[in-house]
Amino acid sequence: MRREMSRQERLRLSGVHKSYGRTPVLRGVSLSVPAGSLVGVVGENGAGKSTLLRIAVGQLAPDRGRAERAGTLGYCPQRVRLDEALTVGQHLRLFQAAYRLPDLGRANELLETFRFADCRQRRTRELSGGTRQKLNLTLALMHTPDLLILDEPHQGFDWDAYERFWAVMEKLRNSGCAIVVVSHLLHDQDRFDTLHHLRAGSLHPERRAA
Ligand SMILES: Nc1ncnc2c1ncn2[C@@H]1O[C@H](COP(=O)(O)OP(=O)(O)OP(=O)(O)O)[C@@H](O)[C@H]1O
Repeated sequence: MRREMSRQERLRLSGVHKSYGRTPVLRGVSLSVPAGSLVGVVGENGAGKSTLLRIAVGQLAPDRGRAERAGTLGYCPQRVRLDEALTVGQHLRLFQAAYRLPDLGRANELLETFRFADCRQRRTRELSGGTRQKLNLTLALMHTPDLLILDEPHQGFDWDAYERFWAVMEKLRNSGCAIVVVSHLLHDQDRFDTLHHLRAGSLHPERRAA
């Protein structure tokens, strides 16, 4: 019998399978992410990390198994999907409407934190790779979601932006947000409460919180 999600859980993956054509990528992945936790997923190129996250956010359907979520969702995909013709400010207003936010208070705070408030009037096609990624991240965070799913969220960041990113993550986790981060960086691994390695289509716990 299927167990209901507990009140603490924000994400639960149960026995998730996914193949592309005849090639199996995920072979029974299960993961539970409670509120107030910071979970890392690592794995080699092509291991299926992005596939797993796309199933977790509901963008892709699993062949078998379930993905359940609770609360509001923020998702930062691996490839930045911005409208090249719009400015940073226009993106913020578009997402403000989509999220039905009364104001841009939190978004403005994030622009200051990631030090790109001076780019507000610039069109996205003129932005550097790191700044585009800061906008991508801001769009995922500006509604203060209950569950945050991030696919290599700090690609292109300089060291200062990288440190600021982790400070924001810690603050969010401490305020009850459930966070899943896919990362390639070895030195990220101590930042997580729990770390999972995606290998041969399933998740292997590497470390548990003390
Ligand atoms: N839409 C698709 N159609 C067919 N095959 C796909 C599709 N998307 C991904 N794949 C394949 O599935 C496998 C897993 O891809 P995925 O992008 O999930 O891996 P990843 O672990 O995120 O890789 P990376 O670390 O390089 O970002 C790869 O072999 C990839 O080529």
